[in-house]
Amino acid sequence: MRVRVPAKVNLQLGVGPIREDGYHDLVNVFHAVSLFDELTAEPADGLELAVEAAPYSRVAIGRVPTDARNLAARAAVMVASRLGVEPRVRLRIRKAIPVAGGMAGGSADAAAALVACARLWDDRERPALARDDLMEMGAELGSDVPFALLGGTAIGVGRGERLTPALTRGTFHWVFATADGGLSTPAVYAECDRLREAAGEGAPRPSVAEDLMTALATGDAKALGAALANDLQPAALELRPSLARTLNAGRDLGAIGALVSGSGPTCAFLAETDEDAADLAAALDGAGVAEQIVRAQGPVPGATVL
Ligand SMILES: C[C@@](CO)(OP(=O)(O)O)[C@H](O)COP(=O)(O)OP(=O)(O)OC[C@H]1O[C@@H](n2ccc(N)nc2=O)[C@H](O)[C@@H]1O
Ligand SMILES: Nc1ncnc2c1ncn2[C@@H]1O[C@H](COP(=O)(O)OP(=O)(O)O)[C@@H](O)[C@H]1O
Repeated sequence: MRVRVPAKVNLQLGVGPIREDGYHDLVNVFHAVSLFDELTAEPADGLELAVEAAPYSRVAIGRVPTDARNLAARAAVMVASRLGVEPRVRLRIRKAIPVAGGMAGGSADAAAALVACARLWDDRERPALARDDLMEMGAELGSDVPFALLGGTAIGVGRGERLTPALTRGTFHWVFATADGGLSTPAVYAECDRLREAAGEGAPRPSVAEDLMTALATGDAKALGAALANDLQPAALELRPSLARTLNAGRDLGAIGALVSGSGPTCAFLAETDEDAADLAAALDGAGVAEQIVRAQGPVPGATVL
């Protein structure tokens, strides 16, 4: 069983008040892009897990846990327990999505493992697990996991796990600048709260940006670039000040939109055409402001069996 699963960039990340359970209420517009992890699952004597870097990628696989903490392993255990079988599976993850980069690589691997293990262990004639069951298990594993199953472009509310697909037209061309070392998602949310408190600002109730939705529906890349917004960006910049230089370099070199992806530290740049993206990627590479420059297009489908 081989499953391919995409990274995401957040086109709008509106962070609302902190809830009693410690999570923030969000308006999270997810967009899946063509930077993929691949997971294979095959029968084994017990639960085994191996992680390797995809060819040409510089992902820091040393920072990915290979024990029961790995989100893909947790997903496999969850599927097994739901089906009442033993989690006897060898999972191999080939990573291209940056680790702790704000592109939801761990969530992607969890989504891939849910799909692969359900296929491996479920009764082909009368499957016990429907798509909705996988979405529900995904939400339990992490706020971003349901989107990695769905893919495309979607609006997430609640913790980001309650999804509605968004209407889009055409293809958008992205350039991503990865950074050495990740940023911890809880630390970035905490810094966002701290900055708001220090400024004496309450948390706003986020709402979906209409200009963003129109840009997506009409396939207007320039308008999309202007509408990109991330409430976690000031916090990510506070924790990693060098990202300001990366963002400015991308803007100066012609990006029509620039923002930190989710909790960062990956920076995302939008270009108008594929050719513009190639030029921007080459120029950013030369500027030496990133660990690696990666091009990708969106939207693409979520976790897919190959
Ligand atoms: C910020 C975002 C944007 O899509 O992704 P990344 O940039 O990390 O990939 C997400 O909200 C991350 O989602 P995910 O990484 O699945 O988070 P979870 O495992 O559910 O939660 C990890 C921690 O993030 C914080 N968290 C997460 C989601 C949310 N709505 N409010 C929060 O405050 C909490 O501190 C929580 O304990
Ligand atoms: N399969 C996995 N791939 C990457 N990281 C994982 C995985 N499983 C658990 N983790 C842990 O989750 C943390 C966040 O990883 P990741 O999902 O890549 O980042 P982000 O939340 O910024 O998108 C990592 O630092 C790592 O400790």
